[in-house]
Amino acid sequence: MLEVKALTFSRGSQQFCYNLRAQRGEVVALLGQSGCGKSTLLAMIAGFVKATGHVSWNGQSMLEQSIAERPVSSLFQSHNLFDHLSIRQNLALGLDGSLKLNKAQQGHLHQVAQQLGIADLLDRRAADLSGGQIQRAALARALLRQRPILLLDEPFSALDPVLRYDGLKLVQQLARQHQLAVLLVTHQLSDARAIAESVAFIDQGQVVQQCSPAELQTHPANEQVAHYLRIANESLFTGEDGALA
Ligand SMILES: Nc1ncnc2c1ncn2[C@@H]1O[C@H](COP(=O)(O)OP(=O)(O)OP(=O)(O)O)[C@@H](O)[C@H]1O
Repeated sequence: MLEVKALTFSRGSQQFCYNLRAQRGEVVALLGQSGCGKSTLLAMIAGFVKATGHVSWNGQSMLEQSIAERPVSSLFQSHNLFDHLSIRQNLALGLDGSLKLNKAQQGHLHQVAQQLGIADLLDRRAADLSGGQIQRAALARALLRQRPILLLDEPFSALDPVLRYDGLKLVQQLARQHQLAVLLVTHQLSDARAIAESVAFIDQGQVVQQCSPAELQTHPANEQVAHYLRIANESLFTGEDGALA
């Protein structure tokens, strides 16, 4: 289990202090208004910013571990694949910087590529793929690292609704199959409803509520959460006939 307790970081006058839990095999959606500190929480867990307090995986503290040592892999909206390299080379880079994979690594790469439906794209250049194919490749690269905590920061937000839904369902399937603890930053309440066992609502650098998506809906912790849900649910931007208001 990923356990975050009073994990604290200060930037200027802003303070971030988080409490959160994520079990193996479960997706936790991070919701909250823009600028509330969702990405900052991921950066603190990954070790990109230096925090104090407590963050552990299966009881072992990660705080003193370097970024490379932490049991974490991440995928952000900007996928950082190299355009001029093939997908195979991009994935191999996740395993070995020299691109020299042994037989077992090559087999593993192929197996993950097959599971994500990109096995027939391995010899194409990243520059020649569509957005959805690229995000699948980036997800494959993150999975190849075989880390039990997967941090996803709006990885599919630039995709069309069908591809986004497919990507999210794939994440849920992978979390269950590989017993990953997944933290998913999203601006869409519907994403949380579709795949998350648990939702952490963040406001001003704190998790103000962590519960099931259904409980968030029925028992919002405060007026801030209730207001966010009202807006997310009501689709304020459309008139009764579905046209833009
Ligand atoms: N590198 C940085 N330097 C200074 N301030 C930053 C930096 N990164 C983020 N912030 C500030 O920290 C706060 C939290 O930012 P963060 O990116 O974590 O929010 P978020 O909830 O992920 O936002 P969004 O939903 O818009 O992506 C914001 O006020 C932001 O302006």
